Amino acid sequence: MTGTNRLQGRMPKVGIRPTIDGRRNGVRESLEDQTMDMAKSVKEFLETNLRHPNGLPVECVIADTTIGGVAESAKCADKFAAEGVGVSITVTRCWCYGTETLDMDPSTPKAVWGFNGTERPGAVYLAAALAGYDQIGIPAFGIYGKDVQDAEDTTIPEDVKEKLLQFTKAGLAVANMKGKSYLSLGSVSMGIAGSVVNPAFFKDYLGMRNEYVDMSEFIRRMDNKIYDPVEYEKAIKWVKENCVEGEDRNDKELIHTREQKDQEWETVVKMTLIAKDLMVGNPRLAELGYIEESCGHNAIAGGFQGQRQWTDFMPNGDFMETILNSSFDWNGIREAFVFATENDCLNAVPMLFGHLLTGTAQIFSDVRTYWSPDSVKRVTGKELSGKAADGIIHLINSGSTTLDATGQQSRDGKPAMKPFWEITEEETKKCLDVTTWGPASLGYFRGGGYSSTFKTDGEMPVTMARVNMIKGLGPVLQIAEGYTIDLDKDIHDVLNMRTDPTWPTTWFAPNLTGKGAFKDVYSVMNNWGANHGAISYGHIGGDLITLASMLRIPVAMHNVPEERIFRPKTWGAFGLDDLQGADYRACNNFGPVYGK
Ligand SMILES: C[C@H](O)[C@@H](O)[C@@H](O)C(=O)CO
Ligand SMILES: [Mn+2]
Repeated sequence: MTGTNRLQGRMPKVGIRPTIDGRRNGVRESLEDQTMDMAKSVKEFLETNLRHPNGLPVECVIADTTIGGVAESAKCADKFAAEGVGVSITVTRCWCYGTETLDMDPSTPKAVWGFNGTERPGAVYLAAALAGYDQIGIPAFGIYGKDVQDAEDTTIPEDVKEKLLQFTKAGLAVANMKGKSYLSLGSVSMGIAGSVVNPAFFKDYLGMRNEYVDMSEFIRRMDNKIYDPVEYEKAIKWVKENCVEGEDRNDKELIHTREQKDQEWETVVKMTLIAKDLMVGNPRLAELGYIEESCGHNAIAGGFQGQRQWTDFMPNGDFMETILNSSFDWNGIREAFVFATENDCLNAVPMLFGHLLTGTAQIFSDVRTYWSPDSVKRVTGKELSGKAADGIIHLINSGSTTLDATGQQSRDGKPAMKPFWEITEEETKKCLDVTTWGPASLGYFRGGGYSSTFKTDGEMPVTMARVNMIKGLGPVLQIAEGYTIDLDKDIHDVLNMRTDPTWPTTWFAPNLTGKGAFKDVYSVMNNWGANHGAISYGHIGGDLITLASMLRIPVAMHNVPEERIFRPKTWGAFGLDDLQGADYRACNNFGPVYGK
């Protein structure tokens, strides 16, 4: 399955710059082919291994010539600008003239791969180039293979491949979010600080803009029928066939009539269509005479306030949020949207990071309860075991949990959440089959609505992340890698019944390191900086750290093993014995990429 770009703007490319020793009449000529071949092998490697989250292939462009000096550097910069290069990788297998061959564009993430050989000193150039970047304040990533390669060897060693991928994935995430919008549908939900949008953060750190639309726009579009009626009919039919209504747990005297409930289904489906149109536009609206509305807000991420002004009289946003965050709907399998409950934009941002890094759908949850082994024993009489033995964290929220989180997709025979192009129709069917749609608790949601009711199955490797804004410091990122937990049904049922059992539930056990915030599960919960977490499939903490360093967002807590930490070389100049302190100092020194 191939993808499409539903947002404005072309996809950023990766620019590859083969640099060379500029001395003609012997030295340069002897190196031309090998150096260009190195660039070609990087292009081939990245193009075969990476896709944009919208499914389109990642394209690499190589400078027209090898770069031996300033004139060729400038020509390459022109080519990259014309081609829309968003990430730059300089490769070399020999000595070249440091500052004369640097890529000077401060806004694109950059790396230098210096060949580890001894006939020609690629590593000497690597060190010289990085020292040059240090002096002008452009952080760059250094890639240097562990083992010596022979002069004629054109292969990319495994350790270099890993670094190329980690750097390029994060670099493309930076480039892909640049110029896009975060769309707030509504404003601040129930005083949640994360839904207070800080436009300076979005602009300075992410290069993004903020768009705001009042929730009354949903009413206008519903009343005036500003949505595609053909898609609506298709959607409501699909919902009737695929979304099974769950048990109504409300008090008898409160329960909505069948007529009201049917009306709520119609409303939540319309809300989904409208939110999608608001985010990315819809050419069908122009055909219907709504040209302005057809444009959308170019939103790569969005959020819905919901509580309380909307939910006090209208169906809640849960159905809309879940469907948007899933990798499929009535139109089939497609890229998941990034859409936050309670308009918590500081949770939408780590969801966006996870989505851009992996191409997968993201989970949005309240980080609700730490269940110690003793508490579980007390209320259920049972012992937690396996990965849950040290305690678990209950992730649960009405709303934004993607249906992909049911754990019904698989990779190598194990439960997984995959990029949409790997998902089969059969897997989407399974995700829907294990989900019911419970009528909302009317005490909280007076206007009704439906929450996706499921329990995340399977022990899936996942990473929970969160951005917090600290006055005087700025944004910080928290990361916890761990596993989803398949709790025994008898334990799950007891714990889940203590909350709202109509909400999607994920049991999470973070990986412990025995130190700091990862001393035990309690400390992870106790150190989490806000009420929400964004959960991505896979252990992607290393990629998140690389991305955060590109954006100059310090990482306040993480449990990522040191060998997966890859930051610009210059971070080491801020202290090699205390990596976390160095990260704060470096981020503060360089400041946000798009200016303060
Ligand atoms: C229904 C409640 O208002 C919940 O939505 C609330 O606990 C939250 O999710 C807060 O983040
Ligand atoms: Mn919440």
